[in-house]
Amino acid sequence: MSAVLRAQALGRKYKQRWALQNCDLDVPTGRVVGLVGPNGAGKSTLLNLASGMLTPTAGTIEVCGGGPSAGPAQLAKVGFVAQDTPTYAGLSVADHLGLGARLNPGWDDALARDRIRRLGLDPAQKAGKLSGGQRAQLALTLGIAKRPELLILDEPVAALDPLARREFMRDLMEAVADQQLSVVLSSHLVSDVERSCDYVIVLVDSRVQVAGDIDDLRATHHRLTGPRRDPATLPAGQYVISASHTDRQTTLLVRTDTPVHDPSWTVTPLSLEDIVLAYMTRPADAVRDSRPVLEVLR
Ligand SMILES: Nc1ncnc2c1ncn2[C@@H]1O[C@H](COP(=O)(O)OP(=O)(O)OP(=O)(O)O)[C@@H](O)[C@H]1O
Repeated sequence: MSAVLRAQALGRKYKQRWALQNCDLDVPTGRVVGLVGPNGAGKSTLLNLASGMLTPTAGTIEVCGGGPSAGPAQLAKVGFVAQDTPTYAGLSVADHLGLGARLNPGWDDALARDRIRRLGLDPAQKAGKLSGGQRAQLALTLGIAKRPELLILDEPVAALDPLARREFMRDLMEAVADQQLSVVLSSHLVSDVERSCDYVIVLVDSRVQVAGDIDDLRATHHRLTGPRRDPATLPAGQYVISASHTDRQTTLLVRTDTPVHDPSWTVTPLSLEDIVLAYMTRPADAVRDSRPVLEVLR
């Protein structure tokens, strides 16, 4: 797999506390990747390290083949839409485009102006007077018009209403289709990830719990329901992600590459949300011990 982002034993400490520790991660090139995980998992820290906004305390990170802050040529390869889509409140929309043009060697001014016109934004309007949705769209415009190889977005739609969120995601998908970008997008909205991304990474406590093509994840994870049974008696190749029992019944969420033929199980498909939640709620020792063996790749 060619990786647009690769982290090895990556860590970042604030004073005595690790925000991200011992993180190993590969993000495939040319995909739209959803990064999901609970609050405090280290997603923003990871994305800030990838964009060069933070420097590592330990380990290494490589983005588009170089160190994230290796110089202007490297910075030009990565677009970053940070959490809360920050803009300069006192600068107008047109000022932002002017700044983008000055700072980015690959700046596509026609694309930027066309997007602003299509969005109905007034170029003279100060960014501080835009709505949250408009500000997010301005930040996305700046990220796209720099024509990066990798666009990183940290919870870009968190503050938007459902309609603005849908418009933002639709615009992002259009840009992806036009420019053949690699994208990494962190979000708590698994439904948005399911609709917009083709690959997902679940990060818990700095560790990748599962990473893979969304269609493959759906094809290889199942809910098994049947008479009460010890999960340890499952055949080799069926990995239990979560288990629950009543007096008489057992419900398992399993990953397996082969069909389940045991007639005592009722096998039902899972949504991406079911799969993500199962990995997010695994016991702490399972999270710590997880290895890349959980990676699902075709
Ligand atoms: N500037 C900071 N100073 C101190 N600790 C921080 C700082 N930024 C993040 N942390 C801590 O690092 C850990 C990881 O935070 P991070 O923001 O990367 O998680 P996250 O997965 O993005 O969370 P969320 O989904 O809530 O945005 C948390 O425990 C957080 O409190």
